[in-house]
Amino acid sequence: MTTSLPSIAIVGAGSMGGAILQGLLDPSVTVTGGIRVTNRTAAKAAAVRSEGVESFALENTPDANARAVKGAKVVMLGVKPHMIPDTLAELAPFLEADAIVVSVAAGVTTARMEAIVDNVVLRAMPNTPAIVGKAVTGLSAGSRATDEDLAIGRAVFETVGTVVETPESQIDALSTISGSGPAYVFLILEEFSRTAVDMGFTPEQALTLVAGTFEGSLALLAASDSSPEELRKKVTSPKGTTERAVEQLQAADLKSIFDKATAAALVRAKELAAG
Ligand SMILES: NC(=O)C1=CN([C@@H]2O[C@H](COP(=O)(O)OP(=O)(O)OC[C@H]3O[C@@H](n4cnc5c(N)ncnc54)[C@H](O)[C@@H]3O)[C@@H](O)[C@H]2O)C=CC1
Ligand SMILES: O=C(O)[C@@H]1CCC=N1
Repeated sequence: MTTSLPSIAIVGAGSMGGAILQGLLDPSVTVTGGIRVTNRTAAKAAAVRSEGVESFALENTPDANARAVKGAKVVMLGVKPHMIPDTLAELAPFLEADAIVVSVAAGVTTARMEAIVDNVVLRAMPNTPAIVGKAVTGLSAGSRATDEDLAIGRAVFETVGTVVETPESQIDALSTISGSGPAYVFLILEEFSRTAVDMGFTPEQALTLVAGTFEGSLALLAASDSSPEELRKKVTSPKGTTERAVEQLQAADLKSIFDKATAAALVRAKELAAG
């Protein structure tokens, strides 16, 4: 499948903006009018510079952001949440009237951004598997966005994976699941590997056992018609060894741990929204 996108600027091409940039550079994607990205330092600008990407650093080019957004139809904001209002205010005089502003910042609402610029605003919440084209991205429309605007936003994030459109009232919740989710997964991999090391495996063997088991289990889920619960039961032989382990895990009430973790992330999103 090929994707055609209009000119794009990424203001703040760090971990997340840089990951989306990788998607835009896929051979299946054509960006008409070019890609321009900005960063604070020359080192970061150099790290994301490649054929087809104009990469500016604020430390060398103080008007980098203004130059990047000129002529851009999509302006992605990849700076930290607390920087969104000031960055957007700085960009406002230079944005094309028909530019779609897409923020990936946690917490910051479209209403807050619409108060600063007259443009269409979208909010997106991708996750770091974007780097390997396997992101899950939540996408919400601001009050001015048309279906066509949303479709452009969707096409941008589909270059790095799957897009789930959601009302903005749900995007902070989505962030606590899939935005932050890779961190939960990696934490589980870390702790589970430590257990394997304590049982006598080398760290390399432990990671092979643990990561391989996650990868294989997810592939099995994707290939089967069964639910995670059904697949779990197929491993759990009655009166077998797994049954004993699962009893321990269930006693730890994993659901309540995930409830608490996501609730804490949601509180933080509201704090970020308040500025
Ligand atoms: N890291 C993640 O897993 C996710 C992050 N996000 C959001 O992405 C945003 C960025 O987070 P990261 O990529 O992790 O941070 P980061 O620190 O890697 O990237 C931020 C980039 O902004 C650049 N920058 C700073 N000030 C600037 C300015 N005035 N103009 C232009 N560029 C400037 C920096 O050079 C840096 O490369 C945040 O708002 C965060 O909420 C969203 C989803 C997931
Ligand atoms: O931790 C954060 O604030 C960002 C949003 C979701 C993942 N990283």
